[in-house]
Amino acid sequence: MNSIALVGAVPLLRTHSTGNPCAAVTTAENFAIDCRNLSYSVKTRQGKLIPILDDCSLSIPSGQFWMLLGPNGCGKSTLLKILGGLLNPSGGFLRVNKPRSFVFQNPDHQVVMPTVEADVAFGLGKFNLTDNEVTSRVAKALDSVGMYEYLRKPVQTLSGGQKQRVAIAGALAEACKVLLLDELTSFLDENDQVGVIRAVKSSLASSKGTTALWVTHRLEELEYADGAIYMENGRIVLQGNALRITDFVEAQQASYIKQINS
Ligand SMILES: Nc1ncnc2c1ncn2[C@@H]1O[C@H](COP(=O)(O)OP(=O)(O)OP(=O)(O)O)[C@@H](O)[C@H]1O
Repeated sequence: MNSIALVGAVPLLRTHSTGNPCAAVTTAENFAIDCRNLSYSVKTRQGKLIPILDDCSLSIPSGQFWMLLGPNGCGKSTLLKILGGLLNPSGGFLRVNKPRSFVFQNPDHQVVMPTVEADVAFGLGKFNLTDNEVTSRVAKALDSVGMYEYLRKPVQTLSGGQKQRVAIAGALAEACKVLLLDELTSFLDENDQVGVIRAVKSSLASSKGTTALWVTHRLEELEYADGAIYMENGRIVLQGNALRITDFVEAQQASYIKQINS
């Protein structure tokens, strides 16, 4: 049975590098995402436990844009799904601000209504809002991702990056506190890639403390991040300063290329 155990009070923790020279010390309550010693295993038909995540601890301050990187199969999507509540951890402590929203790699799985406006409004049905409130939330969310002028456009006329931005607007319209984004730019060209990253950044800037965690394979995207996490083999190897992680991954790639060439 899956269980989430509390592993004790989290002491005062120093913030990770944020690019903000004023950032000093952050209490555990200021973290939008805070987990300690998370593990996740799956059971084979023969009853054998296969560990996927092991002893993962991470803390992401509220209002920041963080990236999660690592080689194929290291556990990034599994960790993101646990943070999004789509999977239960096998053990460890987990706290994620709510509501939280998950945006998937393929926007065609998420952007399903005929027009942009209808799609962003789709998730608001559960909130018992007036028509005016829905209109205002949709407009604000689309504006924050730079898509307001597309309000009345049919979704099938949008590019991949524009659909991603509509999917993000849908999450923002629901006033999510944590946005979990899984490899959104994998199939996008460079223009759309930067457009989607900028849309996330500007939506965080215009929100009240929304936090985003962005899974990517693209090292060059780290320049937009307030902080980053690097995983290998189901474990978190490094977290904090995005520049430090860029250096670490570049050094690893250089050593790999050297090995191949030797
Ligand atoms: N339900 C499952 N049963 C068996 N193995 C699983 C299951 N879910 C994940 N895995 C394995 O766990 C590992 C981590 O998978 P995950 O999709 O989280 O990695 P990832 O870092 O997101 O990979 P990628 O970069 O390729 O998307 C992989 O080896 C995967 O095959």
